[in-house]
Order: sequence, then structure tokens, then C-alpha cells
Amino acid sequence: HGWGYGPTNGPDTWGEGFPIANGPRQSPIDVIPGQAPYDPALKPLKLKYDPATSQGILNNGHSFQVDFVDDADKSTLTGGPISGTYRLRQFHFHWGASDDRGSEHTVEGVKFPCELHLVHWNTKYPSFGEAASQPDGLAVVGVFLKIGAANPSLQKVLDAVDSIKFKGNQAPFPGFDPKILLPSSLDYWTYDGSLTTPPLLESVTWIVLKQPISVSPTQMAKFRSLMFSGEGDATCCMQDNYRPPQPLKGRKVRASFK
Ligand SMILES: NS(=O)(=O)c1ccco1
Ligand SMILES: [Zn+2]
Repeated sequence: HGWGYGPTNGPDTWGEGFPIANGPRQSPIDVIPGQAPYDPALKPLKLKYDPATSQGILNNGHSFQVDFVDDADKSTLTGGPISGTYRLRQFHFHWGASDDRGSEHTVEGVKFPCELHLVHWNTKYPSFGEAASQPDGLAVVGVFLKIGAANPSLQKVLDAVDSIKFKGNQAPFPGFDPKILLPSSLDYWTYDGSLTTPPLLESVTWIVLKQPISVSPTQMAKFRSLMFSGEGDATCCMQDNYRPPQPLKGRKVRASFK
């Protein structure tokens, strides 16, 4: 059976199939703001997303993701800690079985109930697949979700979840602008890391926003109504699909803000 988040195939077992799980630049990490100095050389993040590039929504058995057409520089990330242009490929989430956990990154040990990842790839490489194997190939923007008022922007995504309840289900998801999911401040922490799911490739420049967006308890329940499994398998809900923080191993985390 493949990797997952259960007792027999979860994050503690991933090193068996993917030895890089114990590598020098694994993600996520615990961000300690007092140890993440402001770097005046860091540029502001520039996110330019074209809603016409949003394509579909898919339950991939580990999370659900919204995929984007990435054959042109229409939805891009530039500035910030990166050089060059990175194209938006997909966004997805990680969440918990209860509101006390679910995020992958933590802030001084604080866990959030959910974390959004916007995955971009460096256009100096010919494709996402190629970029994913390069040390500067990917840039993922992480956004924390914090329990509060219902989030109408997030609801537009959650309204599509009923149509992709089971692993392998997908549905059209046109005309969605992911910019509406971002908080008002683009202040961020940045560090060199990896994919947080197998193959755990050490190709990600992480850009973790300081300001969370809101999510209501009812909206969290909607995330948990998804299923890891295909139709027919009774196994319960898609939840606790997060990897815990990994050793920093001497890496420096920088802040874009004072
Ligand atoms: N969770 S994440 O953004 O590091 C990712 C993207 C693709 C695979 O894993
Ligand atoms: Zn992720």
C-alpha cells in the first residue's frame, strides 16, 4: 500500500521508501520568529494570477487540489526571495481531525487548523516535473488558516468539495482567482526546504505568510467531509493529512518584515 497519513503508512514510515525524508532540507519546520532576522535584501512578493488559468479540482487521495493551466506566464510569482519567474501549478490544503492541529508549519510550536499551499515552478526549467528535481525548482507560498469568521473566498472552493468526495474524483473549476485567498499582508518568512509529501524532493523555496486567513468551524467540517479512499472503501474521512515539523539542521529562516 502506498504512502499516506495512517498508523502504518504515515510520515514516520516515509523514510523507508524515500530516504530523503531524513535529508538536510526537509519541510515543514517550526518557525521561531525571534530566530528569523529581518533581511532588507528580500523583495516584496509579486503574485499575478489570471483566473482564466484555473482548470479543475481533484481529490488525489491525500488532499484536494485546484489545478491551473501553466503553459504560459499568466499566473506567476516573482520577487520575494526568488529570482526569475515561477508559474502557479496548483494549490491545496492540509488540515486536522480537530481544530487544535492540521497545519504543517508551526510558529513557536503553535499549530493552526489548516494550511494552504500555492505551488509554483521555476520557468528556467521546461516543466513542473523537471523543476521539481532542482534545488531552485519550486516555490510554495504557505498560508495559515485560523478559526474565526466564515471566509467567503474559501467557501467558493469548499462549495465544490461535495463533487470530489472520493479519491480520483475531479470536476471543472474554471474562473477562480486564488489571489482572493491571500491575507491583506504579504509579510513572510522564507527558508530552503522540500515537498512535504513523498517524493519529499528538496527543491522548494518556502514562503510562509505571517498573517493567517480565517476559516469557520463549519468550514473546517467541510474539509473533513472528504475521503482519502475511493467509493466503496468504508475508511473514514480525509483529515490529519499533515507532516509534522522536521529538523532545521542549521538552516537560516529570514523575515521580509521588521
Ligand atoms: N505539500 S507541498 O506543497 O510541499 C507539495 C506539493 C507537491 C507535493 O507536495
Ligand atoms: Zn502542501
